[in-house]
Amino acid sequence: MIERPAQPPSQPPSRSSAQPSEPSSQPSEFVEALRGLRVWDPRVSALPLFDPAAAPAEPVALFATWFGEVVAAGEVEPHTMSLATADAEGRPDVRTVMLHDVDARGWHFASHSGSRKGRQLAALPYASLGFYWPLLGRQVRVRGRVTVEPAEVAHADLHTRSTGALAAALVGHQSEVLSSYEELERASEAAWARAEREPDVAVPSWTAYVVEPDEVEFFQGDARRRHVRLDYRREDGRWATELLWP
Ligand SMILES: Cc1cc2nc3c(=O)[nH]c(=O)nc-3n(C[C@H](O)[C@H](O)[C@H](O)COP(=O)(O)O)c2cc1C
Repeated sequence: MIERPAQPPSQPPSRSSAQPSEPSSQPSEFVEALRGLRVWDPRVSALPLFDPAAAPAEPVALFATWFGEVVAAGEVEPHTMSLATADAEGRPDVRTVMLHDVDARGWHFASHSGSRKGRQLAALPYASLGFYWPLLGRQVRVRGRVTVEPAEVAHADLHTRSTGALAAALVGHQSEVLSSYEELERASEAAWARAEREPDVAVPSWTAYVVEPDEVEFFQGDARRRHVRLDYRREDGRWATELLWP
């Protein structure tokens, strides 16, 4: 059962009415606007019951079930995820990437090996992934070692995608400093033409990665804040689970 709020949910702040301001003792308009926003607005979100005792013995099966359910609920871009890596000093970094597959090995994504994340992963091959699906109040967190797939896998994966995806990959230079937007336009123009002319062209820097999980946590939001957190940990090759306080 989902509780209805006593007050109707407020509207999100407009651009003009909510701007970050200088520190002061009064909450700024921006802070007021933030406080007026809701998480899991019952008009748009439904919070299913999640019984961790009935969860499967391993996390990929549960991820597949949850993913199917959020897709069915109409979640926007449920296949995008935050990918956190760390630099050589151990400082965290994060960005959004697309999920390409999930299987017994783990969570698959692709990017350029020379990008910031690619360089970070080459030096420290560990990552964390975060999915957030507000329509069902769900979050999934994955941590593990990152392995690089053979080049043929990245090539095949890229060439099942759109011409636009191939053109974007052909542009390359990801995370390098761009001198002007016009330079990108010129490179993109040439990349689109090449992608259309040579649909099988190789993009050597395009790399397929797999996050092989040793921990996967499922969070199911609850209207009374009794959120369920089920944590799977790989121990001696088997998955053990425990509940976590929310
Ligand atoms: C919705 C969305 C999906 C994205 N998917 C990818 C992706 O699959 N691979 C990728 O390299 N970058 C993707 N990006 C761009 C990354 O967020 C990031 O800007 C880029 O990879 C450079 O990151 P880095 O400098 O940390 O290496 C995506 C961005 C958004 C907003």
